[in-house]
Amino acid sequence: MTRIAVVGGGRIGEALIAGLREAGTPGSDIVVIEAVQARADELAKKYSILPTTLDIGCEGADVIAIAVKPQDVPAVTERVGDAISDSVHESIVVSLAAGVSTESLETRLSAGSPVVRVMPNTAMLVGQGVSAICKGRFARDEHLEQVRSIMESVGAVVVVTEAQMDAVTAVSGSGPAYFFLLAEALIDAGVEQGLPRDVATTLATGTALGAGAMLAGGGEGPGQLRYNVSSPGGTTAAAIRRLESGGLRAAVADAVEAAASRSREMARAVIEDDDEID
Ligand SMILES: NC(=O)C1=CN([C@@H]2O[C@H](COP(=O)(O)OP(=O)(O)OC[C@H]3O[C@@H](n4cnc5c(N)ncnc54)[C@H](O)[C@@H]3O)[C@@H](O)[C@H]2O)C=CC1
Ligand SMILES: O=C(O)[C@@H]1CCC=N1
Repeated sequence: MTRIAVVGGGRIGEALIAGLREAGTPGSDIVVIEAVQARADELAKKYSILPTTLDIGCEGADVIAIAVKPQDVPAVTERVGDAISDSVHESIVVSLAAGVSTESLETRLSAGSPVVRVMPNTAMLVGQGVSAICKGRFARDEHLEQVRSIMESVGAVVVVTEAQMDAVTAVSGSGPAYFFLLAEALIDAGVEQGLPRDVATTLATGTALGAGAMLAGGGEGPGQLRYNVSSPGGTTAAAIRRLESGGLRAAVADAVEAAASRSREMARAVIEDDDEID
């Protein structure tokens, strides 16, 4: 039994809670600490979990998962640090925030506190998330493994170095939004071609699901899978040529670069705030 306290019941906090509940974690093992009372009540009812205060929620928690906005993480971490500083029970402090380093968390906790950084994505909600995890200076392998096992219950997990976290955030943290944008565009294009919107939505959604399953099947890579759809002189080749001449690859590379760069910028903003406090 692992007791998990989720601090911040927004979109990612809810995705984690929903995924854990779906995977069979008992509601009695999860507490939520959420600043907006109505939201806390909503989550409590929906997932049969207990809403509580930070001090009470952190008491005896094996894992404290911080899922507030990056700019709120420093203040929340300090409060978590105060709440667990005298505890004999060891808690792993996990941050799910973009652009907040393990070092910045560690400086706000008692010396030697184990910290693990996670970059999840919202597909945790349906148990299909993908998370990258890395440990801080004081976390041991067993801490990383404990967090890995929690995150594996809501999707796939890879272990990365902290230096890779900005790229991870840009690829899989933000990634679902890129696919949703493509789905929107495909649906709109289908409607433009005369399909009713509900039919275009069913087709685009089913296509995304099928393509995802084929990719995840692992037999053939994305290039080969695409060649398999592209009959010589056929419709797919005509469409792909337009996507390539429209700059799809370059746009994706630019987008991922912009997201990674924004993640680094957010990390610098936290460091500058730290310098101001010092
Ligand atoms: N939304 C996403 O797809 C992803 C988000 N993340 C990270 O997850 C974190 C949360 O993002 P979202 O869920 O999208 O934001 P959100 O704004 O939906 O949720 C944040 C929640 O924290 C609550 N909150 C704020 N201060 C609090 C406090 N002191 N105590 C308790 N609750 C407090 C807010 O009321 C809100 O419900 C961010 O750091 C983000 O970088 C990471 C990967 C993906
Ligand atoms: O947009 C963001 O900043 C968060 C982090 C990754 C996905 N959403």
